Amino acid sequence: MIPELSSLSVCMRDPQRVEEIIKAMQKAGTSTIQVISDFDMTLTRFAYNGKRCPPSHNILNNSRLISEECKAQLKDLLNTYYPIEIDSKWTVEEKLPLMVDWWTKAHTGAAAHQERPAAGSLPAVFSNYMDFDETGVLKAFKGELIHIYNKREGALLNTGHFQELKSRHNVLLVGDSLGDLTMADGVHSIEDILKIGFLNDKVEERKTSYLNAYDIVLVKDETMEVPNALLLHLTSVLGHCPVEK
Ligand SMILES: Nc1ccn([C@@H]2O[C@H](COP(=O)(O)O)[C@@H](O)[C@H]2O)c(=O)n1
Repeated sequence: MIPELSSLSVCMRDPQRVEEIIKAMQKAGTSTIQVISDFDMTLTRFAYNGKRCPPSHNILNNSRLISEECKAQLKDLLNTYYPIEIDSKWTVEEKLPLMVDWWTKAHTGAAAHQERPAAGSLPAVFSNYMDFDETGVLKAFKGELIHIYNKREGALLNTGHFQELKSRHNVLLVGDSLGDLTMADGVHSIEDILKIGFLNDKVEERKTSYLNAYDIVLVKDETMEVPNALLLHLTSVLGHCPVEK
C-alpha cells in the first residue's frame, strides 16, 4: 500500500481505477514514465500557515525592482480576475478571453514599470518568457502567451521536447486547475496517465468537477507528499504494492 494515499486530504472518484493505473505504470517500468507538472500552486504552495502564497506573477509584488504603481496594478488585476478564474459558474469559453486580458495586462504593466535591472527570469520549462535589454531591464514578454487555458497549445508547440521522451508513454500529470489537464496533449501515444490535482480554493463548489477530471484530488494539501510517494512507488524496483483507501 502507499500510505500517503490514505491521508485525509486525498479524494478519489474511483480508487480501484487508480490502483489499476498505478499497477500498470509500475509494471511498465521507470524508463516509461514522465512527469508533467504545472508550477504555480502545484509545485509551489497555495498557502502556508493559513496565509496565501504569491503566484509567480505576484512575486514581483515583493520586489524592489518594480514600481509601487505597478505593484498596485498587479494586485488589482489579481483581485479582479482571480475570483473569475475559480468561479465554477463561468464556462471555460467565458473565462478564456478574460484570462488572456489578465495575463496580457500583467505582462505589459510589468515591462512598462520595471525601475531597475533584474538578474533573471521566472523558473519554468514551458513558460512565458521575458525579454531583457542589454542593461537587464525587462522590455517585454516574448513568444506565445501561456495562460491557464491554453496549456494544450503550449504542449503542442513543444512537440520536439515530447519527441525526445517518446519512449516514456506513461504520464504522471500534476496540476491545480482544470486547464492543466491538457498539459500532456503533446505526448506521443500515451499508454497510461495518472492525473493528480491540487484543489486549493472554493473546495465544496469545485470538488465534483475536480473528482470527475482528476484521478486523485488533493484537498487543501500544501505538500508534495502524495506525488513524491507515488513517484517513488512507480520507480521502485521492489515489486508491486497494492493501493488501499
Ligand atoms: N497576471 C497574473 C496571471 C496569473 N496569475 C495567477 O497565476 C496562476 C498561474 O497558474 P498556472 O496554472 O498557469 O501555473 C493562475 O492560477 C493565476 O491565479 C496571477 O496571479 N497574475
